[in-house]
Amino acid sequence: MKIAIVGACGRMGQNLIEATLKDGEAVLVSAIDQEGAPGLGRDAGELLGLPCGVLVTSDVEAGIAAADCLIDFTRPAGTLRHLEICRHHGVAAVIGTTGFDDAGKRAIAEAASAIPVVFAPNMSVGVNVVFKLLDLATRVLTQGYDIEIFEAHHKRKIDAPSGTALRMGEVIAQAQGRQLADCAVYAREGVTGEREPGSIGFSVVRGGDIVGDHTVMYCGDGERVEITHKAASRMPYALGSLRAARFLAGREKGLFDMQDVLDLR
Ligand SMILES: NC(=O)C1=CN([C@@H]2O[C@H](COP(=O)(O)OP(=O)(O)OC[C@H]3O[C@@H](n4cnc5c(N)ncnc54)[C@H](O)[C@@H]3O)[C@@H](O)[C@H]2O)C=CC1
Ligand SMILES: O=C(O)C1=N[C@H](C(=O)O)C[C@H](O)C1
Repeated sequence: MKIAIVGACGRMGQNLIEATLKDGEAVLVSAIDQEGAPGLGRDAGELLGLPCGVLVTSDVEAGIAAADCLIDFTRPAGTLRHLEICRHHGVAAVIGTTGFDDAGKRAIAEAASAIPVVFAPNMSVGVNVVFKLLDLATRVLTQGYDIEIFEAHHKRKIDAPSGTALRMGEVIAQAQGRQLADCAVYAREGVTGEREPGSIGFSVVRGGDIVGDHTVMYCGDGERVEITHKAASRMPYALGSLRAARFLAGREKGLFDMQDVLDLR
């Protein structure tokens, strides 16, 4: 399985390169980043102490064309452009980038009508199991429980709430037969009044090098249930991405997420 990684110089890119170079099956054929990225022209494994002969390039077209599957952890505008190139060359795509607007999500679904795509806000096995736990907990704890979602990430994260927190909100709203847009509360300040019954509140921390914490609280009268996931490293995201790439091998087209990859539907 020939893998191209875009965002190669980034936090996830470096973890993906390490995971791919240590994988017995996947072969790193391209490491791509944008003009001005610090590692351009250098060996993709150099900083990891794993020199591999693949140089980091900004030639996205050639980098993608050489691969069976692109793994993209960049920014929404870049990902959408890369997806068009994948489509042109018939290359599968694993998309970890978060922060898409509705038009961006529609563009991904449209691309997936021609190529196979895994698009998921969190590639870790643990978080995907938490999504299932939330579905169960919400079905049992809806009456009389106020639901709040908390997330904390490093100071360089640019989107909020995290894609994972938003997906948690969607899972919860769906389990209640509602749309998240109809019940989400993203900010509270000043004299807010009492809590809106049935709302799903979000709170966000940004600081230091926090890899990614997520907690959902079900706050009842006399008891509180908290379901928490904490990432201590980015490697679970990278290993999940490679698992997703393997899942796509041999598929012609279609939009999938990690629930499909992990057979959790
Ligand atoms: N789905 C998941 O499991 C996870 C998703 N993420 C998401 O992945 C994305 C990247 O996160 P990090 O690696 O922490 O960010 P980062 O800022 O460390 O790295 C992003 C890299 O992408 C490159 N880049 C940006 N735009 C580009 C473009 N148009 N073409 C080529 N390269 C481009 C940057 O130069 C940088 O090297 C974020 O949206 C984040 O939320 C992060 C961790 C896990
Ligand atoms: O930017 C990050 O770091 C992360 N982003 C993803 C998200 O927005 O949910 C996944 C993980 O929490 C780390």
